[in-house]
Amino acid sequence: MAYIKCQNLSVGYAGETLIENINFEVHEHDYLCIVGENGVGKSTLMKTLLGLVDKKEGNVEFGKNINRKEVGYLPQQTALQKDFPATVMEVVLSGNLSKIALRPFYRKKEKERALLEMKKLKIDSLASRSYRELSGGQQQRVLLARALCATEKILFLDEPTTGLDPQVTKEFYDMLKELNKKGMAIIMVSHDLSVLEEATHVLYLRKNDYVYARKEEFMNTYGKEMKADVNYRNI
Ligand SMILES: Nc1ncnc2c1ncn2[C@@H]1O[C@H](COP(=O)(O)OP(=O)(O)OP(=O)(O)O)[C@@H](O)[C@H]1O
Repeated sequence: MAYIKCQNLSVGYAGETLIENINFEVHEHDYLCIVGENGVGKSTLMKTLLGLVDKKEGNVEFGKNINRKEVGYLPQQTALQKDFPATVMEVVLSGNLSKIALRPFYRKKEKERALLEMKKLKIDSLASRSYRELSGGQQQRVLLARALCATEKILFLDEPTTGLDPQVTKEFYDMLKELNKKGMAIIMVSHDLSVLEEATHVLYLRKNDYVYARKEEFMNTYGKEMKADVNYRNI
């Protein structure tokens, strides 16, 4: 059973439809990369899947095997978020917010989960450090640990390696690969074509058009075209 099934989905904002009639599914173990030129609507699609932006038409269906709250999300970072005045532990713990609803405190098991995710990503020694004093790579690990507190099944990431150097980017992708091997479904918006190495599926958004295919099939048919796209020429 699919974790997420999109049927004839159209996304956009008031007065503007960005993408029309998309159909695709995401299953356990899938690693879906969403690519396409700047402004085509990649982030908007991701936010629509997450219910943060209203869909225009069609359906986004979550399978019975997944709760809408069991979703980890690592959004595109803004300059303001990079300067967030909180400790690493506080940022990671906030990944539990969708579960605790109106309860104004975290339970022991949520604190244990936060520590476990930090240990897995080797950032537990940073727990009491100020988030805004960390390097870009450390901040992304913290945000990944935060997202992992929310889910064991599906992770959404929006351009998670922007601004990171190649080595840190590789380490970040390796962490995602490990999670994906264990079954975590990954949906990632990216401008970095190297990420396609690990992808199982590609959703290539173009103006008034899209392609959704298994990675191998996609690369055989559309790989050259995408590499010729002005946005990807320098990668
Ligand atoms: N809240 C909003 N209200 C209205 N229009 C918006 C809103 N957010 C984004 N847009 C517009 O929707 C279009 C698609 O934006 P989106 O961020 O989804 O594109 P993207 O493909 O993720 O781009 P990039 O690769 O540059 O991150 C853009 O023209 C953008 O200006």
